[in-house]
Amino acid sequence: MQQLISRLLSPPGRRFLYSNGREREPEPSESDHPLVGEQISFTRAPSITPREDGRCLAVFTSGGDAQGMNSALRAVVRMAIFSGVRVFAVREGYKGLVEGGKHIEEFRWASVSNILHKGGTVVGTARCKEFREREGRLKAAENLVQRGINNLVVIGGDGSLTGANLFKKEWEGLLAELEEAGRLTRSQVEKCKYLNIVGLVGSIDNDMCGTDMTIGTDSALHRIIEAVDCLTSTAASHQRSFVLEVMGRHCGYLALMAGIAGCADAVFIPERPPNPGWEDSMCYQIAQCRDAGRRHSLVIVSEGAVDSENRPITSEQIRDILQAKLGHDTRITVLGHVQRGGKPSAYDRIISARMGAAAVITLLNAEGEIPPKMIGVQGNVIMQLPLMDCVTKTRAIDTAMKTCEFKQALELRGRSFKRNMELLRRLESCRNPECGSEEDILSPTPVRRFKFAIMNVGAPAAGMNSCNRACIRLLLYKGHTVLGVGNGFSGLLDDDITEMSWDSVTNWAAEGGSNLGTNRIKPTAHTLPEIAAKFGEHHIEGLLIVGGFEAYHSLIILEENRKLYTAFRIPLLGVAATISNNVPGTEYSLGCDTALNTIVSSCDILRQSAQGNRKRVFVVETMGGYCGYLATMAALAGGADAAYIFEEKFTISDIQRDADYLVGKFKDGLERGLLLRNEKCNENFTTTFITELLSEQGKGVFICRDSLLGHLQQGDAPTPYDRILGVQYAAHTVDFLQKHAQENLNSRDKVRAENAESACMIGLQGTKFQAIPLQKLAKDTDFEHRIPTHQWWMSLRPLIAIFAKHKEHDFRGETR
Ligand SMILES: Nc1ncnc2c1ncn2[C@@H]1O[C@H](COP(=O)(O)OP(=O)(O)OP(=O)(O)O)[C@@H](O)[C@H]1O
Ligand SMILES: O=P(O)(O)OC[C@H]1O[C@](O)(CO)[C@@H](O)[C@@H]1O
Ligand SMILES: [Mg+2]
Repeated sequence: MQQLISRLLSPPGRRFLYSNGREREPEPSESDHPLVGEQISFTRAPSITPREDGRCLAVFTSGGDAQGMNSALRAVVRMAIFSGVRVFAVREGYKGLVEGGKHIEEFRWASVSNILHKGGTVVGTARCKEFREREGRLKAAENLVQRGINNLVVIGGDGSLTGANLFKKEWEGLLAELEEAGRLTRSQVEKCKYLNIVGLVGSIDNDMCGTDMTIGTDSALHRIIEAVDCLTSTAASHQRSFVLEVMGRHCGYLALMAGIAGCADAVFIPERPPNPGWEDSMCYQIAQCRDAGRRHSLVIVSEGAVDSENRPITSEQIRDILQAKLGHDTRITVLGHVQRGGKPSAYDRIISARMGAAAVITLLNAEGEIPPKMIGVQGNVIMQLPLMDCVTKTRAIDTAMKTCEFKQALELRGRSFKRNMELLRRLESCRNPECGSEEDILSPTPVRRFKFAIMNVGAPAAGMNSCNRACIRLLLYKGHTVLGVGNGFSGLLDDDITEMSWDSVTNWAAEGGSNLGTNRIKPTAHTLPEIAAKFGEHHIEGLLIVGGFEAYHSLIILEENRKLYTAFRIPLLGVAATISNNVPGTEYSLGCDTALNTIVSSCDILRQSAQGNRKRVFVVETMGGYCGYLATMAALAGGADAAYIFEEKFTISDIQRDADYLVGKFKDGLERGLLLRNEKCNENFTTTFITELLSEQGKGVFICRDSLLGHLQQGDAPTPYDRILGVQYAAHTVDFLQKHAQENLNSRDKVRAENAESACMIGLQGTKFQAIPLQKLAKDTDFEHRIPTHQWWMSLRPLIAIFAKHKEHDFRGETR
């Protein structure tokens, strides 16, 4: 046990670990929030001693509910039990703490079974007046100490975390008072003489400083974008305008991101009050889009939106303006609590699980009393931060907004918020060039105009269209010509080439797959001369390929042949778009979030089918080629018992052991099992083989069935994340293509790019988008298996086993 925990938990300290345990220097903080934090990693690192000192902890949810709270609760409970710590769940938030009794219940492993996929919080939440009073907190302290609890995990918003902080501050005084009144004994007080607290931010608003995302935000965005898609079709049918009001309290994050993902014509958020006269500019912008052929208009307004004098901007006001000034038939949709409902998205389940585990790690690592901590996520990294610094900074934003210091408020929201706002502004200002004046089009970047080509290569992936669309429009806006190449390299050779116009990509963002057309064909020695000739014939001065591993590999081939063909001496750029997430240079490729959500929804359906005492184990085969990303993440988000992947060796005895363990679990009352198997994890241990083996081993105990999700995994409409990522990639792509075309103009005004920096993939690493030279990426690529040699998500794998209650010997973890 000790060895295993050591492997999983790293101690506090500014340690930055790669997933293989290699230590690296902390990078100069690109963190959005300059709050000093410590990384919590689940990698091999020297660490804590498992606690067998009678330490108990309690966990509860408080404030407004948020999707993903159940996943956090499950993670806290299971990580605690796994680590030998008793864990209590408090029902109804602070109300339960104050009332005690049956509200505080010791939880077992099974207490959090079958909750991962549920919205809201199964232990209830409340806003509790009594806890705001000292008397209430006195009762709460009494209830905790009587049960020997002095470690708290609070899952809630800023209010809940502030309350927890105050509780901690008062703890000593409260205990002294309780002892004096004879309500607690000396030894009880002695055992719980300090209170350690860790907060997880559960709120759809994403309004807390210190973390890039709060639990529930991604799911709320799913609800909003589902609504946008629904409104779009009815609005376009009637040529109507819609005002969509979204939640977020005083934070504009939901409206901002929904605006980018949902291609809104205008967005109003609290942090960016529009300039006086905004009514006319909004109408102008909307009218231009209508003139360009758009059949509907969409304005997204945050519930907290204000004008420059801090007066609310309401949905009704916007509707009336659109009706009066433009004569539009305009309707309002207020989404309200729908946004807080429904199933948690895959991202919310995973992030909550990681945060929940990190909260327990933080409490177990504590030697004595520690200052209150908050667990946040920055980029892909789980961080432990000083709780009150985060709360104080968050409160400072409210103050700044109250006093109309909007610039300051925006500054405090952090870099990524600001970057997304700049992106929105860029999209908003990018009007249809056919409508805008010449000056409008060219003023932002006075570069020579170029002719760029864009194509998709590889299998279709959600988000490709969003990226293609944004890229085409941003390039057109800058005055460039864009050639859309249909069906990849074969289309190029067949002259399937169209000059793209503004309205040729209308409504693309909401569509999955590739509207340009895509296939896996790469350039070969045979086709290279023809490809070069086509580049020359069409005067292509820069190429963007949006696609999977084949896209990456094709670009490498083109770059390698720059020596032979001048036509390839142009900026060559790739954007990773594949459900497999196996392209080097980026942590997330377009499409993998949509695929993951599709797989996880399928797992939820299978779970339901196994319900009702049907005693089923499902073996679900996922795509991904040799890359185990989808299987691993789906196992985490779907609550699977194991995930077989290529990157982590496994043998027949591992499968055998999983079978035995499942038999044991079913005998203990489990009703269903779930195993994920990546399609190429092992050529002999096929899905059928594993299913049959389990069927044999489980005879009389459970029935085993396989489920091959196949191409369903390519998903339907892209998730908000894939749409947004597509636009973010596009913005960086446009900058790259322009820059490298311009920089590599020779004296005869010809683009002649020959340096390694002009042939790149754009990748997302942490919170940063970077163009990484293909030559550099090639060194870290396993070309045989078409995967990067380092994959960040591998370090999350032990969590699957922990949450699935494997015994210690069941942990594999030997990587290839
Ligand atoms: N200053 C405080 N002192 C003591 N308790 C507090 C304080 N602020 C909040 N709480 C407790 O936390 C509960 C939840 O707080 P609040 O209603 O502000 O929601 P929240 O946690 O900020 O979540 P959200 O804003 O996302 O709904 C309150 O009802 C109260 O019991
Ligand atoms: O659920 P209630 O109490 O109506 O609160 C609604 C508020 O809670 C949130 O949903 C979460 O903080 C806000 O977006 C919204 O303003
Ligand atoms: Mg709050």
